[in-house]
Amino acid sequence: MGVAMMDKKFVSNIVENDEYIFNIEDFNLWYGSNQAIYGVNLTIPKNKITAVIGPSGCGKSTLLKTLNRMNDMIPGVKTSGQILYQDQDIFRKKQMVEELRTQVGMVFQKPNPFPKSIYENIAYGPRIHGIKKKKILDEIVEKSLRGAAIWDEVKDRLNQNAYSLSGGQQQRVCIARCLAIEPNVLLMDEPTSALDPISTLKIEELIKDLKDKYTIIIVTHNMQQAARISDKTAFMLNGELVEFTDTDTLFSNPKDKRTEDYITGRFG
Ligand SMILES: Nc1ncnc2c1ncn2[C@@H]1O[C@H](COP(=O)(O)OP(=O)(O)OP(=O)(O)O)[C@@H](O)[C@H]1O
Repeated sequence: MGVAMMDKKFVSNIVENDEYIFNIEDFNLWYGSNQAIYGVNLTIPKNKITAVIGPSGCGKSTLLKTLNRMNDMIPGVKTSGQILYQDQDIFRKKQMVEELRTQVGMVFQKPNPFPKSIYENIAYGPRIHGIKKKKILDEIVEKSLRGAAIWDEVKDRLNQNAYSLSGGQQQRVCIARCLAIEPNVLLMDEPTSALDPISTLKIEELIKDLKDKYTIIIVTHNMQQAARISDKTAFMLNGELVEFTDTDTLFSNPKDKRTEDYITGRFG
């Protein structure tokens, strides 16, 4: 079902005049008997940065991880509703999860490079996808590291273990690792929360540069970060999506009292 056919009740969270990549329709998720997501309707615009904010435990990470099916595989997890990725149901049986994960990459809170060389971290994914020629792998490694704005810092030490890098550098290597398999979407779960302010700024600059080529969805505790880098912001509370709109509007003129209370620091 495309946007045009969607029920009117979804309209407030539909991104007008933008191309979209995900449509989330009346989505609910339970961990066992505990419901974590309630009736979320949201469209994620293509080639934009969408931030998801909200207090601890409101379901931000759950929603994010659902988008490349990292949650519904957990025993006891149940979902209802629909999530369309490029108009295809991500839960449809024949949809291979691996295929979805190739197109929708994920960067985690703590940098998690493999205990391998910097080169191998990047070449690993393409190799799994059948690329064997050294020349092509070399090109992918360079392009991905350049894309993640870390090439100049590591080009002379590609054979060193990725653990020898700083946290901020490791995170950029993890972003490069995602880029190497040429995804369309990057999901980022608090990608800077383990980093110092300078590394954080570098990653923020990088994220802004990446949106020309990728759709980025970032979960962040940091409202200033959402305001600095995102085009759209979604505010969640107790598993519900309270408000979703242009970032400037959400922070300057929120419609919902709960959003206003949160962004002015009254709770959370
Ligand atoms: N694997 C899991 N098993 C059971 N319950 C879970 C699991 N992961 C999350 N939850 C529960 O789901 C709810 C939402 O958690 P989630 O991690 O999505 O929130 P969050 O907004 O990302 O929080 P934070 O900002 O603290 O990371 C919480 O009540 C949490 O306890």
